[in-house]
Amino acid sequence: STGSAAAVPINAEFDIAYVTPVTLGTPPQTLQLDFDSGSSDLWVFSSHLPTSQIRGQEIYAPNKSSTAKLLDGHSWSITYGDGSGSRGNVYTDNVTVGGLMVERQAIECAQQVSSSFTSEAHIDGLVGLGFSTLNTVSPKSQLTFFDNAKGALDSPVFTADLKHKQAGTYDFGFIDKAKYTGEITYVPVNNDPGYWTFSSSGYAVGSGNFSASPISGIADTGTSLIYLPTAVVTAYYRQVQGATNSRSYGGYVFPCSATLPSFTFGVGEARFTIPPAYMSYAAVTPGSSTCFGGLQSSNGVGINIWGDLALKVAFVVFNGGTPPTIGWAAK
Ligand SMILES: O=C(CNCCc1c[nH]c2ccccc12)Nc1scc(-c2ccccc2)c1C(=O)NCc1ccccc1
Repeated sequence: STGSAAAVPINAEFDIAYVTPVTLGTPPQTLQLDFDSGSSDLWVFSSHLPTSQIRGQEIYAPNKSSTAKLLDGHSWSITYGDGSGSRGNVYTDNVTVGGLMVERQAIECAQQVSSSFTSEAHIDGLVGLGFSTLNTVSPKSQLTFFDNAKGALDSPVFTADLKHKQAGTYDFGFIDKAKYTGEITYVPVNNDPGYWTFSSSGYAVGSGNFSASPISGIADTGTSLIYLPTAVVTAYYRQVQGATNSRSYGGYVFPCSATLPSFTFGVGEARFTIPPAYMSYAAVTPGSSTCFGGLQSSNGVGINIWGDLALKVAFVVFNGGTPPTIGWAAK
């Protein structure tokens, strides 16, 4: 079997996150969920949430689904590095993504969500696509949608074709040759503790020479920006007039009128270049002439993160075979 579904950016201005329609239960309830290779819980806004925590999101009501079953005595609680989080109870039900159905998928129903999720009206929950070792359900951890689907897939892979300010796709079970050019460069994945961790072969700032130094980081569709070591980030912002590392804004900012260099990263012998226009994320506050950079330091993060900003300049194959690998191709 295979599946294919759209990945739609939730904001016209800049790509904060991408959502994909997912149908849950019988009769089908459709929610817009953020596919997240940087975590491993499938959780949704649900009928168990206080209405004060729902602001425009669609909810999943298990008691309206004839195929929903309570996973008795199980709960979940997740906190992301940015301090956001949610928690609740667990049901199993049918979950369908782009024609691919998984029966008895653990659906983690939120009973509480943090304010940042309440204020994100376009995100009805997340579909974790990290390794199931990161799943937070207790006392028995649950498998991700991809792990549950894997055995039935033509090939144990999913691919991400994210785009700038336009809809891309997530495909399951096949590699669509029409979505990339040239060869796919595959590199090993270290799935301990459960992220899609790979080694980038180096980087270049603008037209500068390529610095061939391995950078270990995670391929994370759930994080908007790129978080890299300070040496890389200072080399980049040294080329940006007026750039500063702002404590108040929590990262590198610069005048929105500044000329930005491109940023190139390597995967094996392959090179991927993020154009200057993508490297400015947003004005720090609406209408401000100070802009927040798409490249930030991983100092406070603890790991390097290749988020949507890096993923959207490539076609990326998440190969869940044995051993797992990750493939990057131009498009
Ligand atoms: O959690 C994920 C992927 N799911 C994100 C779901 C999500 C969390 N708010 C969301 C808001 C909207 C949509 C999805 C999400 N990735 C990782 S690995 C390490 C860190 C981390 C660890 C320590 C410090 C910082 C990061 C994160 C992290 O917190 N990223 C989100 C972020 C990172 C920086 C700034 C903001 C968010």
